[in-house]
Amino acid sequence: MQEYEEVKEKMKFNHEEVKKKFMEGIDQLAKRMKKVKTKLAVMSGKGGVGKSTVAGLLAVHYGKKGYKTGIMDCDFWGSSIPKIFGVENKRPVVREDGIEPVHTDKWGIAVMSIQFFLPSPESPLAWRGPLVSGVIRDMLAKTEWGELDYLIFDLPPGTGDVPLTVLQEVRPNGVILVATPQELTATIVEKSLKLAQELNTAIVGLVENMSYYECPQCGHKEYLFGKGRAAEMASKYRIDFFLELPIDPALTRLCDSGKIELYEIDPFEFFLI
Ligand SMILES: Nc1ncnc2c1ncn2[C@@H]1O[C@H](COP(=O)(O)OP(=O)(O)OP(=O)(O)O)[C@@H](O)[C@H]1O
Repeated sequence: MQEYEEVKEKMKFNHEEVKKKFMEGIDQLAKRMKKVKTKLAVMSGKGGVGKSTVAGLLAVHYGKKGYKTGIMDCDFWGSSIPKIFGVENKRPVVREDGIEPVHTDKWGIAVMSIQFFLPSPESPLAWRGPLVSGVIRDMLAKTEWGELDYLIFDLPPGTGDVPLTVLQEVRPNGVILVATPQELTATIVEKSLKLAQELNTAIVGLVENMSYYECPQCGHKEYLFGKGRAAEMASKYRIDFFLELPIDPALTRLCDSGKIELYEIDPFEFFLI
């Protein structure tokens, strides 16, 4: 009986302790984020539209120009940032004052991902949204990015716990939406757009990925899936930067081989943030 009472006592949920830890985490996160000049979140309502590729290209755009750049992979279930940057076998250094992210070979972009803490890239992550949000918050509170000019957040698809946590707690300077020409995607992307608007986050760019294919011989642009609704959305919501990103097999190859940093085209050349 005494044993039972002891166990019961140990299992008592200490609300005050949990609340204190939570608030400490929020404070720490705010402190770290203060050292980052510009934070941009890449979002899409739909999965598989090329969100991580776009986030990667944006980080390369800044890294190549000499800005101190970081990329935070928040897409825990479909994590692909370490792979496309070829750093999946590196490991962050865990120190008492924080975790040092890994750096890419070519442009020295700082990368953080849950992937680094899993036994192997194939290990499944059977975690529910609220738990993942807690882990994201914790990782952001503990990652020592140092002074950064740009930090890019690759958010998971949808408008669930993780995008909400990042938009509310990190308060990015802007969101870049990624769509594809299909009508279904446009409708779902509009949901992300509305979520960002509700949270007073500026939409600073809209990318229609896999928009067309350009013939390497004659330069003809073939809109394989027809003209999508993204251009219309960009003008309806007065989004300053609209980009049609073509299907480029060279880009697929570089992403697959972990060499996105070697992509010679800079689709964000005219992005002015
Ligand atoms: N413009 C493009 N041209 C050629 N291949 C592309 C292009 N954009 C993306 N891809 C390829 O499409 C695949 C999916 O891209 P990516 O992983 O970026 O999508 P995602 O939206 O982040 O997916 P998820 O929702 O699963 O995280 C990758 O193999 C990538 O290399």
